[in-house]
This record gives sequence, structure tokens and C-alpha cells, in this order.
Amino acid sequence: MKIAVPKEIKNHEYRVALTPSGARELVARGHSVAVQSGAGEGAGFPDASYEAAGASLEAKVDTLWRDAELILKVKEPQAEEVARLAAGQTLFTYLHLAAEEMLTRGLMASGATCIAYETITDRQGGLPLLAPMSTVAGRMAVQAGAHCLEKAQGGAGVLLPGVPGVAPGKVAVIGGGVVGENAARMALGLGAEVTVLDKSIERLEVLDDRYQGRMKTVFSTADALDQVVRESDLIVGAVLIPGAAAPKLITRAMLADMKPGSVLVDVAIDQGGCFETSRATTHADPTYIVDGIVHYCVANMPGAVAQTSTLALTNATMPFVIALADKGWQQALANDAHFLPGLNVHDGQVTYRAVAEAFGLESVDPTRLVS
Ligand SMILES: NC(=O)C1=CN([C@@H]2O[C@H](COP(=O)(O)OP(=O)(O)OC[C@H]3O[C@@H](n4cnc5c(N)ncnc54)[C@H](O)[C@@H]3O)[C@@H](O)[C@H]2O)C=CC1
Ligand SMILES: CC(=O)C(=O)O
Ligand SMILES: [Mg+2]
Repeated sequence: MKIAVPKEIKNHEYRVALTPSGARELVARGHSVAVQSGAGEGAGFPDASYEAAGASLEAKVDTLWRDAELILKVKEPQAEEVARLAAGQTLFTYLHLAAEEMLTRGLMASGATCIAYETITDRQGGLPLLAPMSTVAGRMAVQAGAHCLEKAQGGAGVLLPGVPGVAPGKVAVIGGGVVGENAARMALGLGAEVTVLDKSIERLEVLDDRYQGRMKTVFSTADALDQVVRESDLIVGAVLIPGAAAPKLITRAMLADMKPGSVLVDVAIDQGGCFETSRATTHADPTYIVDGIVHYCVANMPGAVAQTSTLALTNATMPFVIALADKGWQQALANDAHFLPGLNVHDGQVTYRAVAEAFGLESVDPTRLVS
């Protein structure tokens, strides 16, 4: 199969969808791999390392896209990439469509087959291609939040660990999944006072057991949210309903109850964000202030630590890339019930129900397309 790896073009996105080691595996299986010149540079993989692995380099982005059967990316296609996508091509990347109607309609209009990393499942009920980047983003969320608490960023001037004789800051994490656990773990490591809220008792049990009471676990209700809003210095938004738009759990009115200069880090922003006042920001300009509250809402946080993130992401994506390349999308999805929910758009139709519901569209059951 002809596989293409474009250079990512989202703001400060330095990850790449395939490492030289991955290229070597695909070439050994008889596939041709074309990598856009410079695509791996930001993640620490120079062009020469892809050539040494048997890939070819392509400087012309139009040629790269036009000749591809399978396109491997990291972030959702930007407008100029959607325009390049054509019927008969398969795109494998993060999509987060429920947050972006224009993108959804653009992919439908392209006629291509679009498979999302973030809706592929595993036997344990997890999201194995989201988890590595959620681990990264969760760990970064507290780093980012601690920085935002500094006065120069508009923050209250609170040092999360405190100092002898001064109490530590309070961190609340809403959603105790992969992002949430990793954020909570970092905040604990810094010495902050940590509370995790979740709707899933099972998740709260896991966290309680794993951290032996060092973090508070709270069932997430409107009352519980009111309380953490009043008390916290930093709140991390980390909820997810797979494939769907995130619920808005902190409204603008609730900001009035927060301490001035406290911080909201909305990691769930890629699914639209879980705070009413969230809007996506970039690494170039990551924060803004609403009603005295600092907001950090970067939708591609792991792109900033591209070396770590590229390795972690491609470790997880590679088996699926190999299946797509060896078997084609139909057979690869037909053979794997956990790969199948990755299909979001095919030939003008939305195939993931939560995405269709977000925009009042019809959805097609993906099993009908692969059997
Ligand atoms: N901004 C960025 O750069 C990145 C964003 N993300 C995003 O972070 C979000 C979280 O991802 P994961 O932790 O992997 O998901 P996850 O599925 O592991 O965890 C989500 C948790 O939210 C809980 N939840 C759902 N609704 C809730 C509610 N109303 N109240 C409280 N808890 C609720 C679930 O029970 C679950 O434990 C996703 O939107 C994901 O796409 C992930 C990586 C990078
Ligand atoms: C998951 C996601 O949005 C990212 O890694 O950028
Ligand atoms: Mg986006």
C-alpha cells in the first residue's frame, strides 16, 4: 500500500505519525512509505533517518497527498488538508469530530474513509490510542496550571506545594480517567491538596485504592462542583464521554464563586471543553482571562513534548497501522471489533453515533460497511 506521512501543520504541533522504526516495519512488509521532508524533525527524527529506514522523502505536499492510499497524521486535518483529501483514501489520525461541525462536514464532502484514534476501544473498556496522549496531557496539565497561578500570567500568586508554615494550594480534577489520574498524581507529587471528582464509583474506587487516601475522591454532583469551585486554586477539566461533545460542568455564573486569579485547565477542550467559558487556544497563546479566572485550553498539549509523545503515540498506533496497510480498511476493521468503532466517516456518511447526534445527522452502523 502507498502510505503518506505529512508534516503536521497545527500551531506548534511537532509530533509525527510514524517513526523511522515504524517506517522500517512497513517497508519490510512490502509497503511504500513517503514522508514529507521535515515531518519528523520536531520530534527528533531527521529526514535521513527515514531514508535509512527505506522510506522516500517528498518535498511537495500536493504530490504526497495525491499519491497516497493511506494517510497517517496526528492532529485533526486543518482546512487545507481537508481540501487535499479525496474519495478512495483512508485517513488515520485524531479527529475529535463532535467538537467540530465544519470539519465533520468537510470530511463527509471529501468522500474519504476517516478513522479516528480516539474512538478505538480495547477489551478493558479503555481507549488505547487516546490513553498515551491523555497520560502526557494529564501530566502536563498541572505543570501548565502551576505556571498560570503565577502573578505574571494573571494568576493569584499561589505556589501549589506551599512552604513550611504556609498551606499548599488546592487542586481539583474533574474526571478521574487517564488524564485525571495523571494530573492528580502530578499534583500530589508537588505536595498540593488534591480532590478528584468522577461520576464513576468504580473509577473512584480504583483511585482510592491506588493512592491510599492521599487524594480525596468525591462523587461528582452539582453540589460537589459548587464546593470545589469555591475552594480550589486550580481545576483541571478531564471528563470524557467517548466520541461525544464534553458536558459543560462549570458555567460562567460559577466563575463568580471562584477565588480571583484561580486557574481552569480544560484538557477536554479537544471534545469542545467542559467549562462554559472555554475556547480552544494554542501553544503560541495558551491562556486568556474571563471574570478574573485564568483559562488554559490548548487542544494539542502533547505536541509541546513531541519527542516523548511521538514515541508513546506510535507505540500504540503501530499495530493498527500495520493492519490497515496489510489488509485495507474494510478487512482490518471487520477482523477487529475494537478497531471498528474507530471509523467515524466513510464515503460521505457519519459512522459514529455520538458525532452524528452532535450535529443532527443520520449515522450509519459501521458493521454494515465492512461485512
Ligand atoms: N488537550 C489535549 O491536548 C488532550 C486532550 N485529551 C482529552 O482529555 C479528555 C479526557 O480523556 P481521558 O482521561 O483519556 O478519558 P477517560 O475516558 O480515561 O476519562 C474520562 C473520565 O471522565 C468521567 N466522566 C464522564 N462524565 C463525567 C461527569 N459529568 N462528571 C465527572 N466525571 C465524568 C468518566 O467516568 C471517566 O472516568 C478527552 O476529551 C481527551 O480527548 C487527551 C489528550 C490530550
Ligand atoms: C488527544 C489529542 O488531542 C492530542 O494528543 O493532541
Ligand atoms: Mg481541534
